Amino acid sequence: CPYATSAPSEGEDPLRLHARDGPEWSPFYTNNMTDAQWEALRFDVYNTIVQGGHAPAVVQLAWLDASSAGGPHAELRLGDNSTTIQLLESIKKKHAGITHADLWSYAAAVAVSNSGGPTINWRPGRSDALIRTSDHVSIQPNPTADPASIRNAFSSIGMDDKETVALMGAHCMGNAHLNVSGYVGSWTQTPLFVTNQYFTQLTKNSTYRQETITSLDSTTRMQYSDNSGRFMLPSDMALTQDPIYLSHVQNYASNLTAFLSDFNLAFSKLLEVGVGSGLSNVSISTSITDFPPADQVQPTALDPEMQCYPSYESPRFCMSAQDTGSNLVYTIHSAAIGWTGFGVGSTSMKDGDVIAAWRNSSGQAWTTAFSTSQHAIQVAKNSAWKQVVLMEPAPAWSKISFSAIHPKIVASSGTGKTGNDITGEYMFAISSVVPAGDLDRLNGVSVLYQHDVSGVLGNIRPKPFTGPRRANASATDIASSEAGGPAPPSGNFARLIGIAFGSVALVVLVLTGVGLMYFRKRIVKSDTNQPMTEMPTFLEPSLAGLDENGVVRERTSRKGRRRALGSSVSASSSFSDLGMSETSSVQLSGQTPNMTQEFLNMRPISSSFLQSSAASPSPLTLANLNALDTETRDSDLFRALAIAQISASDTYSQQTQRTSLLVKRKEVRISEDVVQRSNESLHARVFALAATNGLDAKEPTLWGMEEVACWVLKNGGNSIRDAGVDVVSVVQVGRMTGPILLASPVDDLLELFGIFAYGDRVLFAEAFDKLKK
Ligand code: HEM
Repeated sequence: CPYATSAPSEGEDPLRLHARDGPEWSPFYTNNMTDAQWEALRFDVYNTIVQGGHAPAVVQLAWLDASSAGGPHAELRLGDNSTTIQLLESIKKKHAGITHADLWSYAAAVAVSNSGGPTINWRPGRSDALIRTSDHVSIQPNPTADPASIRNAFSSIGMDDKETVALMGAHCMGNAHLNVSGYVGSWTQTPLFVTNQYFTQLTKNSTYRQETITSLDSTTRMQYSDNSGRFMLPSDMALTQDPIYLSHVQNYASNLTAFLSDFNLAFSKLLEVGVGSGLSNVSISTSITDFPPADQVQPTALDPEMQCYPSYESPRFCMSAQDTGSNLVYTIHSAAIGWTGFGVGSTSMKDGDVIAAWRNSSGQAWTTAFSTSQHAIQVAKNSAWKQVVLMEPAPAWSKISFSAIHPKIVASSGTGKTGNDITGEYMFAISSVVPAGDLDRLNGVSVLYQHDVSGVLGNIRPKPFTGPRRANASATDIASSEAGGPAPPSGNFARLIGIAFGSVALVVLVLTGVGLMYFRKRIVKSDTNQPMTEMPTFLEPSLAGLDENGVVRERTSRKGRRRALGSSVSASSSFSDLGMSETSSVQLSGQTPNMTQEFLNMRPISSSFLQSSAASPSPLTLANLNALDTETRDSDLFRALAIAQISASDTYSQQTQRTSLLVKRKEVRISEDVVQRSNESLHARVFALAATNGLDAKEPTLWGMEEVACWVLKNGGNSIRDAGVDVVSVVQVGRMTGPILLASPVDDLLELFGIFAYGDRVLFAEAFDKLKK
């Protein structure tokens, strides 16, 4: 390798040198990735795989890959297109520097490490199989295997009895599916977590009975099931039929720490079967412990009305409440890892409705309404809390994140604050320890007491929910929120290309970012019980904060602007305002079959939506929208729309780079024709202005941002508008490239582009820094 800076070590593949030392990307081995790149990858895996509930599937895939002859080389991707593989491929697209084989293995390690499991020792260096051969078959024994066959199989990949039992403990995660293996059920009650429940269940093997399962192809299988719906394969039960296996099972059942530690050793060994000698010596972190500190957390990016409690910085806790008329909707984010609970009521938490809710690191939430004599009583049984799995993935810093709906009720008796009276104090408690036990109702109560932090939140009044919320914000509301509002961000932009220009551009940046946030939240916060009265608009919010002359409406403070922007967004938010007919929207499947499908595969989606967007292109009309059930309408539909929009308007590479980000946050981009039309008129205006100002008659539509900036400076205006260019033109013509970008504070850009996931922020900041240099 011409790039090699040192000789290959003995037996080392020279191709690896290219990945290590070459200036260009190498497809053969995982490249020398920077810490920031690893961090970004880790967060992407976390967000997509762990938060998406795919950890078990990824762990199983890594097992099947590593236990096939030749070791982990991701050969299953050749010819197999499971959802899990597709998800990993979508991550791979964003992180070209890693091989498929390393990614699969790393994703499994990250999944385990961030689902309550041990931190897995992991290092890169696996190469990708280029062809799939028939001997690439896992040594996984038959599910009916006896102890001897299991021993035989595992020893063929170098695993001793202890390692075998530890590895089998992976069945604490996941499910068997009728349509996959013909078995059905989950081994434990928390299938998204690494626990030792698999072993505690095995020690209760006498409580299991044999059950015959008829699979989809009408063949039958025997499995073991217990009374609470947990199951075991015959090969799992075999671990209790061999004295050596059984001793390890018993040890792990009573000693979680021993299991976690042995699982790390066995699993990291598994991930290196057959490839160990060629691996890098650099060990890469798999655990997400480096959540950004509280001061980097931008709660306003989640919801401007969310109140955060900095005195509880670690873990931080933010909450907002909305009154929809018939329901109270609470949304909570916290950086806690384990669980969080909150209650509503008086300071002593008496006679209040209480919800304990817990969002695990795998994207699932449990909520538990309960009653205790001491802390919270009188659960309104007939008007139960409804848990809402958060529609948008939680922001990266937020390990726990959920919305919960409480139907409004009239307080029947007692002293508590219930029903419509819930405007008082909110108790919360957080534990950074993931509860080990079952998370059913009763046990949920018991863990509530084991908390790290607890306290009383101030008086959070549920804000009225009025559809596009801020449209109706009263003047007093705005004034009071401004009083304590955060200071506008500072920037060095002004220093670089002129104070006046800078300040206006900053306004644009902030407004655009805020607009995006608003826009996103508006969709996210749609009242799930109300019929939708308008189509989602694809209006770029930066345009909407301006009046017909391109003047920013209110600028008293950042928050004030945000609200002003909100009003104008809603004022111009219908399709007809944009000159588009209601039916001229998106042809979902026609344009983006793969991406839409990939997306749809990622989340359960209602059959009505699937039908409405089935194979043939069907325009999404207002009528279609309203025909959808609320859950779909408010979640996946929008993301699907976003995908379709992105696909329609972006180039392929933009698409792949941006899809995950945009889709995650359901940002719906302005549709192509709107951009086109506004560009045309703006360009014409700029061109005319250029001509009257004696500027070189280069077609302004071809101007880079630099030229716009030079022109503004040359014309000596005190602000862009003085120079005759409105801010819309600047944004539209320049699309925020060139010097404006470089001169802008990175935080503003992150906000502008709506980059909130921590990993993405780090990666962006690094790239930006490089670009500047
Ligand atoms: C005797 C050895 C093993 C047998 C017979 C076996 C068999 C199975 C079967 C039949 C399923 C259900 C598949 C489905 O219907 O979707 C399954 C799932 C799973 N297996 Fe194993 N397995 C074995 C060992 C392992 C090992 C060593 C690991 C990891 C280290 C593992 C990880 C998993 C996981 C995580 C799932 C759940 C997948 C999901 O939820 O989609 N298995 N296994």
